[in-house]
Amino acid sequence: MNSRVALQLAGVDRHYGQGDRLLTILKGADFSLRSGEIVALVAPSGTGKSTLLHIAGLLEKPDGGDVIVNGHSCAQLGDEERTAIRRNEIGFVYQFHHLLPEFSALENIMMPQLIGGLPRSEARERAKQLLDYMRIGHRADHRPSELSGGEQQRVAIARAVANAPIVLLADEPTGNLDPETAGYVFEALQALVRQSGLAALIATHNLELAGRMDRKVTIEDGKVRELR
Ligand SMILES: Nc1ncnc2c1ncn2[C@@H]1O[C@H](COP(=O)(O)OP(=O)(O)OP(=O)(O)O)[C@@H](O)[C@H]1O
Repeated sequence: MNSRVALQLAGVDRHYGQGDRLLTILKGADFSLRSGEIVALVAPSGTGKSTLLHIAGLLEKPDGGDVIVNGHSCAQLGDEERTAIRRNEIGFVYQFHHLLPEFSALENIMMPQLIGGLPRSEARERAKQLLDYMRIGHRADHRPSELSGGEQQRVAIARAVANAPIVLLADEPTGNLDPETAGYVFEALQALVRQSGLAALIATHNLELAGRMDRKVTIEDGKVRELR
């Protein structure tokens, strides 16, 4: 594969607590994610999937090592620069949609684009396209509470890619959905990744979905390991 590396973790350390309560989660963890690939992160509960995603998404700082996003080394950057890279290059999807309840589906997707400085008309147009692409164009004016779980997650995915990031990180995006709904939400996500050339890392407990991704990795002894 000769696509470019969109995201790299280099020698990442992360621990919580100290003394006899020291918990080492990541220790010299290396990982690369290339544009156009979807990678499953599969590991038992409590091994550090969310920690790894938060570090990769610049939501949390590692104790050591570097996160390189689209060629930008982030180890020495301040909070403002990290926030700018996160906004421009990274999309994040959570297990629970985290949509803003008082805004419509369309407005939720417009929001990151408006924050990024895009004119309202352009943000609206792209939000509409994304909703259509996710096959929920007819729900544009509905608020999150008026949508089903699968529809809410499709809006959350559309919002995550609204700013055309190069990396999509998802923490159990189908974790609270029934298997059939999980399947079609995953298909929508997969189609979006294929169409846009995004790089996606998706934590999941769903082994059937993990098996449909390009490769699988796990966390073992604080390191990221390839699963066969
Ligand atoms: N802020 C924190 N302070 C102390 N310990 C923490 C903190 N955040 C996470 N941990 C611990 O680090 C470990 C890894 O947590 P993390 O949430 O990354 O695991 P996970 O693999 O995503 O788990 P799950 O599949 O259950 O969501 C857990 O044992 C957790 O208790």
